[in-house]
Amino acid sequence: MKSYKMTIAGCERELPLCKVDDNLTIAAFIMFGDTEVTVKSATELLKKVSDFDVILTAEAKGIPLAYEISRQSNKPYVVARKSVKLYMNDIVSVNVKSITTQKVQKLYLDGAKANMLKGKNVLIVDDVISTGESLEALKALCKSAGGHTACCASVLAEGDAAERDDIVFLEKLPLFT
Ligand SMILES: O=P(O)(O)OC[C@H]1O[C@H](OP(=O)(O)OP(=O)(O)O)[C@H](O)[C@@H]1O
Ligand SMILES: Nc1ncnc2[nH]cnc12
Repeated sequence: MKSYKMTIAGCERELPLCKVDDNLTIAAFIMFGDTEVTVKSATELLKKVSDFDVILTAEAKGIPLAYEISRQSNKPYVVARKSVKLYMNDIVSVNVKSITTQKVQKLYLDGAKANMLKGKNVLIVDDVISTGESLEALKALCKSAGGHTACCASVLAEGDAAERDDIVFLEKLPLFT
């Protein structure tokens, strides 16, 4: 399998190339199981982000990063879910479609979790920002919950996202056409 070699938070990694459609291939960045990259990325991102009270991410691949940023900063984190669980009440929701997702999905926050964002400065984190759709959904969710987006951060900024100046990230990741 072809791959793309890069350094992430000081760690050399080979990202497998993965076809999205006939015109687009991505280098898949899967941080699950990579504790070294997760811990070092959290440390590096914390040096770059502005002040915040609480961390917000989306299920699934953003979760280890949010956990580790929470552990290192001693601030709480909230996970927006992609399905409703029976233990969730007073749900806040928004639509989302990412570069890797075939159909439109939803993000859901339980009312108690939404309350953790209310009136707070929120750091939104994800492993990758590409089209920015997932980030927009998280921002909308944060707003619906009464939070203020203080800063948006990701380990990698893919494609056009690498030119954005409203996000904090560690490395650029190209798209392959
Ligand atoms: O900027 P975008 O185009 O929205 O792409 C970025 C999003 O895509 C990935 O999640 P994915 O939708 O693959 O879901 P997963 O984390 O559940 O695997 C990634 O973790 C980001 O959340
Ligand atoms: N390169 C990538 N790897 C994994 N998930 C992604 N979501 C968007 N771009 C991605």
